Amino acid sequence: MPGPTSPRLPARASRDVVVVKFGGHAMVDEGLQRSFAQDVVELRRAGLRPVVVHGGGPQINAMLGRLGLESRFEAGLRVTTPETMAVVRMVLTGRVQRDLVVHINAHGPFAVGMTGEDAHTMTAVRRPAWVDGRPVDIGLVGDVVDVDPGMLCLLLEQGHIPVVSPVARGEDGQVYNVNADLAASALAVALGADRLVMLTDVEGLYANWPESTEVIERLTAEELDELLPRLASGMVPKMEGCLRAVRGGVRRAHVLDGRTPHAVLRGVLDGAGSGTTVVPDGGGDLGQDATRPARSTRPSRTACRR
Ligand SMILES: Nc1ncnc2c1ncn2[C@@H]1O[C@H](COP(=O)(O)OP(=O)(O)O)[C@@H](O)[C@H]1O
Ligand SMILES: CC(=O)N[C@@H](CCC(=O)OP(=O)(O)O)C(=O)O
Repeated sequence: MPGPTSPRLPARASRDVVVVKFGGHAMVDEGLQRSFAQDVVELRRAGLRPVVVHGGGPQINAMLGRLGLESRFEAGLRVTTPETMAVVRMVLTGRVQRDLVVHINAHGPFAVGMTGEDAHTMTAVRRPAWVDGRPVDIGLVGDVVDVDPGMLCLLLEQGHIPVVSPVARGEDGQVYNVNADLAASALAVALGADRLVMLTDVEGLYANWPESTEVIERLTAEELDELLPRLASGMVPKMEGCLRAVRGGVRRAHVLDGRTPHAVLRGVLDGAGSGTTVVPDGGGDLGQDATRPARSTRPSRTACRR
């Protein structure tokens, strides 16, 4: 089911890397942004290496509205004209990313903002989309086909926290708008991350949304693959990202309620996060949880050196 994404697989897994996607809906509240920043710094203190990928859908919608431009989505993805792309890039990298960097750096000189364009970190091709079995043109929406994790590794090796905007270069010279969930997933696979954590504005994946809000707590990749065609709106790229991640070697993908303060810490360090967890077929390696607080020394088995 996953599309053409085939980021280079890491030679070895970075079992201390955690990719955290902070959704635009979860970050509308200033207090939540602050508690998110605190959590990310706490993960670093605990010996983990967080990489933040941020969204910004509502913030882009607001700016498009102010400029009198249309916001339209097909299959959960923004229809992106060249005019829209200029606004997407400006809002994501010029505002949302900057705000997060400031919040994280209130705790120390940790965060470095970048986009997928920098150092060819993410290369994308135009993503085809279908609605009701028919192809639709969604414009400059990209699907990540290659990740060069070199710059992320350099930053992680220096103890930094990369904050990545989901904008990618195309080999055709275009700049592509990548859904942030799919960008986070591609980076998690390329880095050989232990976990992918998606923070959103619901408690997790609801079994029968919008009729009920009963959360599906755990899904195998196979179960999710089967469910995916029946999902709607924002959950389509989110759950597709989770599926690609666990199929690409990430041990766990979590969808957590980002409206709850300190959702990241509770989910990753305490293991008390509720939400939805996607595991590889067969349940994955349950024996070792590498995202428990760090031992002082670790065997060198990472894609990025320590
Ligand atoms: N099965 C489902 N379970 C939960 N939420 C769903 C489901 N299907 C669609 N949604 C919608 O998906 C939204 C989350 O996706 P999205 O708006 O893209 O958030 P984010 O900005 O965090 O990426 C929810 O607010 C909800 O309206
Ligand atoms: C192609 C596409 O849809 N890109 C998204 C990128 C931002 C994003 O994904 O933000 P959230 O995580 O807040 O939804 C957009 O333009 O809204």
